[in-house]
Amino acid sequence: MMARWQPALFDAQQPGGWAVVHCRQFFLADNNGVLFPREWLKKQDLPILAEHGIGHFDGDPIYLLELQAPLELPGFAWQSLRQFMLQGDADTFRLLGYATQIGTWARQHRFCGSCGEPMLPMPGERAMGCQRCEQHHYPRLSPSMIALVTRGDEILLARSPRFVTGVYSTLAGFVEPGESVEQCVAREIREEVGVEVTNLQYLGSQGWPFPHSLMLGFHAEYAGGDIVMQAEEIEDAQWFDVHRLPPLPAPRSIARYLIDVYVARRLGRPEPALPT
Ligand SMILES: NC(=O)C1=CN([C@@H]2O[C@H](COP(=O)(O)OP(=O)(O)OC[C@H]3O[C@@H](n4cnc5c(N)ncnc54)[C@H](O)[C@@H]3O)[C@@H](O)[C@H]2O)C=CC1
Ligand SMILES: [Mg+2]
Ligand SMILES: [Zn+2]
Repeated sequence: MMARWQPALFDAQQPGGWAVVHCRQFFLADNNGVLFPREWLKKQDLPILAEHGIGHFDGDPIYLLELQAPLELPGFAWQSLRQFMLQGDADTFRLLGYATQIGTWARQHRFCGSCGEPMLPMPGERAMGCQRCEQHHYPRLSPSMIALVTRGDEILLARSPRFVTGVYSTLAGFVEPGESVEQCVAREIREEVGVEVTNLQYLGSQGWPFPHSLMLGFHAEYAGGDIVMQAEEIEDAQWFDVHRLPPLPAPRSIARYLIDVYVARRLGRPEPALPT
């Protein structure tokens, strides 16, 4: 079955179509959802910073209006992307995940970082270009590793102070310049919980629009060391028995997938599908 949401590049000079309105990971919404007739929106005197053609939903062209500030409009509310991740349908979340990344990039690339000149969208590709120094700036992606560390029937989960109360998750962190993803896995796990790992197995990836991560998911086996938590980043870390797990991350996250795959393997149950 063809996905309802298909990213595409088209010129924002064309009239018509539908639009989502974004500001700092929030979307304008009413009882019918987040898509509004674009020409109607453009009559509402919104503080528009940037406008991009971003793709098709059920075949209709979709544009993104990036706002300077989340203007209050009677009868409308601002809903967070996180809310759509937790409760929305998969196609809408994919559309909004893409829109938020393009919107954030568009907001942060209005001027050239080298010379300060205003930049313009490049024809034919998703890039902002500087006329003076001919630099092209593409949407930013941050490769990040995420790994489930296991020891027989036990799995190592941790809490960041940013998590919802009670929830424990797998360890994650951003790849640094010059390192491989495998080196990043070993370094992040060592930094966050003081543990050494071995036998890395790559399980899959996930684009994660909070704000622009590309998650690379691994299973890793425990090789040594006692848990020593990193101050500030890790509030608690424990070995949990697969039969007695704490509250876990959202079903749509690759963190949850990594846990569910291992638990399924240990308990001889069918493995879940990678969330897309
Ligand atoms: N989809 C999923 O299942 C999960 C996704 N994640 C994502 O993984 C990413 C990394 O996880 P964290 O534990 O927060 O990272 P982390 O362990 O590297 O620490 C976060 C710190 O890294 C620094 N930082 C922020 N952005 C950065 C960047 N682009 N490059 C390098 N350093 C940066 C900041 O100081 C920040 O406080 C986050 O985007 C998070 O949303 C995390 C857990 C689950
Ligand atoms: Mg981390
Ligand atoms: Zn420039």
